[in-house]
Amino acid sequence: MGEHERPVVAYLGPEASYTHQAALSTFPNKETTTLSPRTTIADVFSAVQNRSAHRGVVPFENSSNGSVVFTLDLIANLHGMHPDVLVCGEAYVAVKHCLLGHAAGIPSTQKEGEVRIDPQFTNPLAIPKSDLSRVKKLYSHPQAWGQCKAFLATYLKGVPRHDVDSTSRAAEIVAADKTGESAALSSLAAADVFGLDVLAESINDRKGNTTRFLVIRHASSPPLPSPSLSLPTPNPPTPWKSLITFTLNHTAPGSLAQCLSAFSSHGLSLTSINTRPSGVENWHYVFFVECGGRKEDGEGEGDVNRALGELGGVARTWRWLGSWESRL
Ligand SMILES: O=C(O)C(=O)Cc1ccccc1
Repeated sequence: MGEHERPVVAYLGPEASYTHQAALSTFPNKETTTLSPRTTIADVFSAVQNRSAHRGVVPFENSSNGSVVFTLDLIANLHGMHPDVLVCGEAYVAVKHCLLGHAAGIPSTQKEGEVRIDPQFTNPLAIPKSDLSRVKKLYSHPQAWGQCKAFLATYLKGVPRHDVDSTSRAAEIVAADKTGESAALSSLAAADVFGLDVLAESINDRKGNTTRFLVIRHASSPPLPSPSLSLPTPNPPTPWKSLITFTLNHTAPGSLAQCLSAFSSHGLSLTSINTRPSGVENWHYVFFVECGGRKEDGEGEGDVNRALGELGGVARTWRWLGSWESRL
């Protein structure tokens, strides 16, 4: 990127994805930033790794459905393609999924209380606005199915589901299928952008359904962008978070407990812990830990550096993957 070019922020597109909403809320200034859609989460990581983008925005975890495993694997660099990508921010977006498609012009005759609810699930919060009997194919990002279980089990039981790269890509595919047999789990914004009808609104199981997104940078790019590029720092300043991965010495009893106590012995509280298969040996894992606090620049400075020093003595391998201001 040339010195005077506008910084590019790559996000999981196309336009009207939830990740686009997260990118817009983090980088609201159109004059100073160019938002650039990418096809897959891996493409966003590659754009940051090869420095064709200054920042990237990717989905990380959902309040009702848990982690986005694609992102965990990429951030841990399990495939060796993104060794220099670090986290430098987060954003939370309220996710209200809609069923988008081509309305047949027949209003739904279904009334609340009339449908047979699958006893395995809670009652769906939404009822369809249109007749869904001609929907034969569903498209969405794999994260979305698990957030809309009750609606799907009640109104679209057995309809085949197709995983695609994002919820807005799902809307784009459905817009191209003029038979009217396809529908997408996607956002209200995507209905507008792709000219689709809203067949049902707010079909997620839980009212407060929220997704957390990460902002990523190249290790050589300064962690704090110029103030014109993103949101101003709140006053008083918010707390920081750090992300660390580590692997264990499997033969040493108590190895995991020792790794975790590296954080508590320096007064750092852990806010989340995740694991993914290491990809090296069966039943060996990469642990992802988020703790409060910020890694200071000087080695040995601050609690996070001191905890990492102790972790280095007990873990098989470890990596610090970034510190950023909490947006919670
Ligand atoms: O950003 C999107 O649209 C995605 O496809 C990822 C996603 C999926 C489900 C909820 C939030 C984000």
